[in-house]
Amino acid sequence: MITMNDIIRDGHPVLREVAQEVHLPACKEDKEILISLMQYVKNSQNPEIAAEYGLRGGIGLAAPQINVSKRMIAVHVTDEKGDLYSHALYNPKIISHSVEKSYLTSGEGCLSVDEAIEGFVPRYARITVKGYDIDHTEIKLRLKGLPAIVFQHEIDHLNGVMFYDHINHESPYDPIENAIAID
Ligand SMILES: Cc1nc(NNC(=O)[C@H](CC2CCCC2)CN(O)CO)c(F)c(N2CCN3CCOC[C@@H]3C2)n1
Ligand code: NI
Repeated sequence: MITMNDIIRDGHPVLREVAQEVHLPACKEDKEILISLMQYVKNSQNPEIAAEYGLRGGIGLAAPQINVSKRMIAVHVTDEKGDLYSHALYNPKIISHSVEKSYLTSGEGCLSVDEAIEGFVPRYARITVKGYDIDHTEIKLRLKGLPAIVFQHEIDHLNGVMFYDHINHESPYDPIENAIAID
């Protein structure tokens, strides 16, 4: 199982690489990596397991964060309506997005960044993501709210982008013009 020891931290060059497409059908090794990403996210949301293994809570995880520079992510998050979005995807891609932006009023963190970095992270308010699930079935997701934020954070990792790259450091808490604030 993945623990915090497997998660590389800011400054590791792999976090700044553009990850490679996964050739489908995926080999056994890539399939196991995709499964392990989802397992970490779910384990980290289980208080007993998280406490026992010292896991930082997560609602998403990207393969580069475990030093695998391949385009794989796992997301396991419940939105404000209580709908669960649980997807482990090969080669996820944002194929369209709103002009309108949104941001988490609490800012963002990252399992690969040990310190808190303050500030609003502007994201697209609505996105359409295309990717391939564990069975190589093409998945198309129309997302908004927290799920949309998480997928953008994870797909950024596949392109070597960290959440704090988006923060306006001159005025980190300036509400983002015409954006939707998500609590
Ligand atoms: C907002 C939040 N961020 C948590 N951590 N950070 C992460 O997930 C990073 C990715 C997220 C940071 C902002 C957007 C994406 C990991 N990232 O680095 C991967 O690239 C949480 F853990 C968390 N929740 C709320 C829901 N809760 C349900 C019960 O279990 C605990 C869980 C805690 N909400
Ligand atoms: Ni992250």
